[in-house]
Order: sequence, then C-alpha cells, then structure tokens
Amino acid sequence: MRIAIGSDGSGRALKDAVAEHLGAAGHEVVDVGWDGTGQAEYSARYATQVAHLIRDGEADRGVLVCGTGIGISISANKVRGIRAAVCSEPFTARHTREHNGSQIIAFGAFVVAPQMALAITDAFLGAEFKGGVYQDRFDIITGIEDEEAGC
Ligand SMILES: O=C(CO)[C@H](O)[C@H](O)[C@H](O)COP(=O)(O)O
Repeated sequence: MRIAIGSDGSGRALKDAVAEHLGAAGHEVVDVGWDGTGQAEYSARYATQVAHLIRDGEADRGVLVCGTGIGISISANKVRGIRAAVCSEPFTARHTREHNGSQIIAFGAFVVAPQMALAITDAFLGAEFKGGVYQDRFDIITGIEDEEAGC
C-alpha cells in the first residue's frame, strides 16, 4: 500500500519508527514531515497534507502522530471526506476501518509505546471496510458533512 505519514514535533520519533516499520513490511511510505530540521509547525499542517493525499487518491491510507493524536486527527477531519480516528489499541483501530471506513489512523506519542503503535498500525492496515449496514451508517455521516457544507 501507499501510506502517507506525518507528525508534529512531539510525534516525530514515533512517526519515524512507524515509517521504518511500514517500509520494512514492503509499503510505500510518503513522509510529509516533520523531518526534524528547522522548527516543527503546528500539527494541523501535517494533518492536512496527509488528508489531501488520501482525498486526491495519491495515498491509500494515512498515519498521523502528535502528542495525544487529538489535534492532528481533528485537523485531518476538517478535510471533506476524511475519517481520521484516534486509537490507543488495536481493537478500535481495526473497527474504525471495518465499521467507519476510516482512511487515517492517529495516535499520541505521549500515550502509546512504540510496540503498541506498530500493533495499532498493523491492525488498521490489515482491516477493510465491511460495507452492508456499515455503508448505511457511513452514508449518514457523509450526509451530515453534506448538510453542514450546504450541499
Ligand atoms: O494535539 C496536539 C497538537 O495538535 C498534540 O497532542 C500536541 O503534540 C501536544 O499539544 C503537545 O504539543 P507541544 O508542542 O509538544 O507542547
């Protein structure tokens, strides 16, 4: 898979560890930064870059890391069609893909240990959207997005 990954300064070390893990597993990794040079920008910058790659079909999945996973996922979710989920363990990571069709997983470097982050990532990437009743629910959420956008 082609996987876009990004982090703020607080998430950088964990982001790099996940990127290495994904590369070793044979995925193509698109790392949007922070790259450790200069001043890290606010997490929203990396979130929107990863979200745009997904939205534009230039990446299949995304991984975002900040201190808590919260600011970076909230920012990604502001991009139309994006469903980013903060997860701290593999169970919810699998479910957010299977039930919600999430394309981006987020976690916090202050919250999850590196081995847990790899397990969360693997669970997310190993799952697929189930469709069926979950498609109906997916469409309800898309309907909210459309309504709020005035479509
Ligand atoms: O939510 C967040 C940013 O949008 C993150 O959890 C930050 O990493 C957290 O607020 C810590 O930020 P800091 O720059 O390391 O103080």
